[in-house]
Amino acid sequence: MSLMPTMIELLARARVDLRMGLPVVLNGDGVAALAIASESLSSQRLSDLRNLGAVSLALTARRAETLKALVYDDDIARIALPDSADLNWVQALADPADDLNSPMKGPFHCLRDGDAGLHRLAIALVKSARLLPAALLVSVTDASAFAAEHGLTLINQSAALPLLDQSSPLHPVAAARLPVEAAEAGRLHIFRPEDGNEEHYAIEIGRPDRNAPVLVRLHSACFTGDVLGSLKCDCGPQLRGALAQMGTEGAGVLLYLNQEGRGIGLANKMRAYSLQDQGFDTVEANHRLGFEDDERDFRLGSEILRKLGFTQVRLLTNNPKKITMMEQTGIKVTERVPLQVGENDFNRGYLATKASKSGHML
Ligand SMILES: Nc1nc2c(ncn2[C@@H]2O[C@H](COP(=O)(O)OP(=O)(O)OP(=O)(O)O)[C@@H](O)[C@H]2O)c(=O)[nH]1
Ligand SMILES: [Zn+2]
Repeated sequence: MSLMPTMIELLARARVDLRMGLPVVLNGDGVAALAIASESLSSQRLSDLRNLGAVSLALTARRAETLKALVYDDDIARIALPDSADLNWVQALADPADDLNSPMKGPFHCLRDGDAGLHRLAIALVKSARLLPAALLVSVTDASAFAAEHGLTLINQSAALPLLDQSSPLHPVAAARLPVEAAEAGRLHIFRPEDGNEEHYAIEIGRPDRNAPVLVRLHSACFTGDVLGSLKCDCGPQLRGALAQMGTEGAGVLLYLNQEGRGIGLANKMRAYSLQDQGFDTVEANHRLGFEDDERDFRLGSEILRKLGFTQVRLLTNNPKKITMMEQTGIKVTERVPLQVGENDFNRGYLATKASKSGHML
């Protein structure tokens, strides 16, 4: 018997550590580093890090593009922390909120020697913790000894990378009857991933035939649209429209994936909205924050469908990527059912950007 945590458990712990402003120890192939999220960094921890050696800042190439910092490692930029850099300097590089007021942040000393693997791992970790994609790193010699001495979480690069890249198995936790406005015959199922991340839901309307294509909506959480009735997007009307159609047909499944803000989390989505207030569109705002346009993992949707016994769907969507992903993960899309509802004066530009930049069908 071993009570040692598995790498999945250590990754869950690392996400909490990073959100709390604690460093984690990364162990690579012949290299090791201490990594801490820029967003939750304190002045004290910054000076502790400096005492250990030369500190570098890991950013995504997307963020580096806005900052005009040189990228030598495809998707990752590494910037040496100047002696004069304080907490504000780090946060201004990580967070674009003030970019327009102080556009000239460089010149930067961008690192090109050595391997960027641990920087890439640090970015993947802070992204999975739903923080801004920026982290500080400082080399350490013996990762295991350092982690043990300081009581820090130790993450092994080769074991962690495949786990961060794949979607975690989901397991049904509970289900119960839930009559809703759209249909009295509703049933809500809760699914919990093994990796300790957020749970996802399936609302089953009626008792759909498992041997025929089922009407499905793959919905991503949108607190602002779903709950508050925000006019900036079309999520609320899409959610209610999909349920109404399922109610009318007497059968369907709505998957509610907790991937708020196209997978960047609500805090980062509000940062994106703040950039949109400055004039950037929905895609540009994500890029300036250092994210890709869409950070969601739609594989979760296929897995839930399979767990519920479905293999064929009529998919309510305007997003071709959802169709491709379903097909790639073994769910047959027999029909695309358009879902165009809720256009208004506030979201017209957002919908046009999704059509022109993200390939949405009109
Ligand atoms: N980052 C970011 N996320 C947004 C913004 N507006 C809405 N969202 C999120 O975008 C997602 C919209 O989800 P969906 O309606 O499932 O996705 P879709 O890709 O538009 O596809 P279909 O509606 O199926 O055509 C939700 O997670 C929202 O929170 C935005 O401006 N920035
Ligand atoms: Zn929305």
